[in-house]
Amino acid sequence: MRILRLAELSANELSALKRRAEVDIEQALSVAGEAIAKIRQHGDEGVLEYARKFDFPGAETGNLKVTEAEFAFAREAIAPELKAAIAHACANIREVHQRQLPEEIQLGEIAPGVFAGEKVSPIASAGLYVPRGKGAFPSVMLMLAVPAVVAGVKRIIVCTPPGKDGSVEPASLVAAEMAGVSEIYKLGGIQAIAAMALGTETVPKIDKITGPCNVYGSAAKRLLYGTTNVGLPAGPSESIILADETTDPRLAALDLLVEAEHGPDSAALLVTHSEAVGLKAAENASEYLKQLPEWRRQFCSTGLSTHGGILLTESLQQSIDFVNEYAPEHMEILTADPMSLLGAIQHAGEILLGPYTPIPTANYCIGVNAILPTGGFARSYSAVSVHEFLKRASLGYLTREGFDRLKHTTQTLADYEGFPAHAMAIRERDAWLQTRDRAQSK
Ligand SMILES: NC(=O)c1ccc[n+]([C@@H]2O[C@H](COP(=O)([O-])OP(=O)(O)OC[C@H]3O[C@@H](n4cnc5c(N)ncnc54)[C@H](O)[C@@H]3O)[C@@H](O)[C@H]2O)c1
Ligand SMILES: N[C@H](CO)Cc1c[nH]c[nH+]1
Ligand SMILES: [Zn+2]
Repeated sequence: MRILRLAELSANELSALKRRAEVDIEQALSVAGEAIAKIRQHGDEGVLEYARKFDFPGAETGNLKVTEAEFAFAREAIAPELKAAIAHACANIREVHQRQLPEEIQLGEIAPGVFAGEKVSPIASAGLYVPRGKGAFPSVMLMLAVPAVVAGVKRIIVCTPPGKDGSVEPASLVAAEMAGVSEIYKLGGIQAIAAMALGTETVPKIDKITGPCNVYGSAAKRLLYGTTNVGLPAGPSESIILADETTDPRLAALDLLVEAEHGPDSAALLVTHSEAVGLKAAENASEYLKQLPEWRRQFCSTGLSTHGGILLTESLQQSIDFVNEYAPEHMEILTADPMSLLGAIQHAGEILLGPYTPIPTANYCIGVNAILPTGGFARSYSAVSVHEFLKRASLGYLTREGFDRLKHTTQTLADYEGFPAHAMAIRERDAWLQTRDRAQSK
């Protein structure tokens, strides 16, 4: 467990800390570029080559799509308690995202005769990427499928990596069905992203792909930016636990390990100006680590000694300033009065308040979305929500009074910018209206 003192970090050390995992996307870009070129040229055959190589040796065009029999098997394969948990989480996620829905039409009079607003509509098709490499993610299935369905997207497909035998994780299938999504393809990584972005004989070309993925999927998204909308940058998991001298170090230690266990590239930090709490939490974390299985303990130990750890600051304000610079994917406020700090937190994908709101409750079932921007992108991207699957058209309406009110300004700006047809559309229309008025007044 690294213990860092913010005041003692060099500029390079600080920027390395904020850069998180050196996501070696460069290495992945070459394999992604090759795969995308093949899939662009050969469609399904290109997809199958990479699907067989990296996931499912028996992949064929005929078995890429999950069948009704596989859904039926999944329903029976999972324990009633797990099914009930997925249903409970799904209900809360649906409730939260339904509350996010905006009015379809908003039009207001901003000046006499001048009406302005917007028209909200769902995107036509969405491709949801549900990862499977280092974990099973029925929760991610819910976090992507529920808002897409609530938004009213007509065509929703899912790509998720299968096992070597071509099977798809059953709880994720049950979650998809509960969310209202049934078109699921057994594809992961680059081949999944490329198939959805480009379209093949089997996989439809999709208007927007969204969902967290590893460095390979991320490389494909980067190369296919512009071919389709590749959604928010959701990469390796990361978190900041913000503590003060009142924080129970055991809770801080427990919650520090949560996101650390996702992978060796996860970044989990405890940020506090209380050296006593920080050092005690480090001790507690070492004890709690012993309760994890070896592979998850390894993930935590690697991440907490390279990208994460305990960061000691000199004041609560300095801790808050660091949070805003770092812009974590997840953050917990475990200080004496979390609500009082809410206004000060400007950049985070998710803000959880107090000792009864540990990150896993939001990962799974508070109902807020857990697919969040990583890598500092919480400075400019939002958590997934119903808005991820909606778009807004500007809406304008002028009465004759409104036209008369705006015609001079419109023409002046068109003339200045050198757009004569823009100006002519106003000038000639105005002459036509004046002529019509005179004719009608006789
Ligand atoms: N930001 C979020 O909201 C969020 C949510 C959940 C998970 N995550 C993160 O998403 C990531 C998911 O990554 P993952 O690996 O578990 O699953 P993944 O599905 O992204 O990656 C597995 C795929 O990688 C491909 N692959 C593996 N090795 C390859 C190679 N050598 N060359 C080319 N392709 C290869 C395979 O096709 C496989 O299907 C994790 O880092 C996790 O922490 C983030
Ligand atoms: N913490 C992950 C996002 O970084 C979400 C998740 C799903 N399951 C467990 N955790
Ligand atoms: Zn998590």
